Amino acid sequence: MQAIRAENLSKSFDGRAVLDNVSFSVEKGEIFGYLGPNGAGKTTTINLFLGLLTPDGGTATVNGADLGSDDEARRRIGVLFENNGFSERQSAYENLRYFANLYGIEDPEGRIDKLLGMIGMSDRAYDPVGTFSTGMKRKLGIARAILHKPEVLFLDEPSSGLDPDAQRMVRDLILSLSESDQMTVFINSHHLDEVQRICTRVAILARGRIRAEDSIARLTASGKERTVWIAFEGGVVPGDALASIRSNPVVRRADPEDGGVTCTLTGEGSAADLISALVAAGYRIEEAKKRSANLEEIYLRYVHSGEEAS
Ligand SMILES: Nc1ncnc2c1ncn2[C@@H]1O[C@H](COP(=O)(O)OP(=O)(O)OP(=O)(O)O)[C@@H](O)[C@H]1O
Repeated sequence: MQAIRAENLSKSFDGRAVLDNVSFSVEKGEIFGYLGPNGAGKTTTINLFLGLLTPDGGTATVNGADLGSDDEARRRIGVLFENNGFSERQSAYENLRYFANLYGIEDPEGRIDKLLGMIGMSDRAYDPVGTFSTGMKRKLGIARAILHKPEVLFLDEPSSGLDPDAQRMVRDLILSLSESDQMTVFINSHHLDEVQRICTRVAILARGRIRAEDSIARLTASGKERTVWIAFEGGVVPGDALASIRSNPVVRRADPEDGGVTCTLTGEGSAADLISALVAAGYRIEEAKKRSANLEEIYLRYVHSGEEAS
């Protein structure tokens, strides 16, 4: 069953098209990553789903409903924006209590205690939010977003500004929500590493259009033809080999990795072309293996080349 669906969604600001016939869908229970460069229109898309903006064309529905006009459907979703809207003077508990009252939650004390325990903040329950770190506020923001047990959760940049420990905690929290409550999670993010770890599927938005929409496994496998790892004799990369690889026209990017060099190819030449050129230049190659691309390589390819996939 589809939990989230955009169909031919278009939106312009001041005559400038931000979204141009954007279509994608998210199945119930999926953790979906919505990727794109700064200003691509990711937050605009969330605002259209939430009914905070009106589309110029097309539809944006959640559980089949238009949240702009369906209050009941709106109660079944949760949202985390970068700015959480907490009162800094009030405690974590008081803030959550305020939102629990707003939602008319049964047994608010029990629910708040449970959530504070889940985010590891029971011991700070009565401290003012103004004394919390960015990571603590973010976790509290997620607690607020799931207070009323929503079916669908929208997270706008859940990890921005967080240190690696806090990022991990947020990631684990999202995974546990998806596993235990079958929550559908829609994540806007620039953290491709994080997206690769937790999302089942992604869409890549660039220049107003969806450039790719697929499972991460399929997208990265599709990059296999274009990524090759090359190791040199003795397991050491000769001093000038990296520069030589990078200057080869079939190579878009080359980085040292695992004692060799991982090369992403442009698509206008093959791994065999690159290896032949290196051998001709006198380098002694011990091993060469095709590799699945990582999400960052795939992302950069679609964002920069405008290639389509679905
Ligand atoms: N209310 C608005 N009025 C005018 N322009 C807007 C409005 N909201 C967004 N925009 C413009 O639409 C474009 C997309 O903005 P949006 O915030 O959706 O991008 P984003 O993909 O979320 O970017 P980022 O990754 O930087 O957060 C930007 O050029 C932005 O300036």
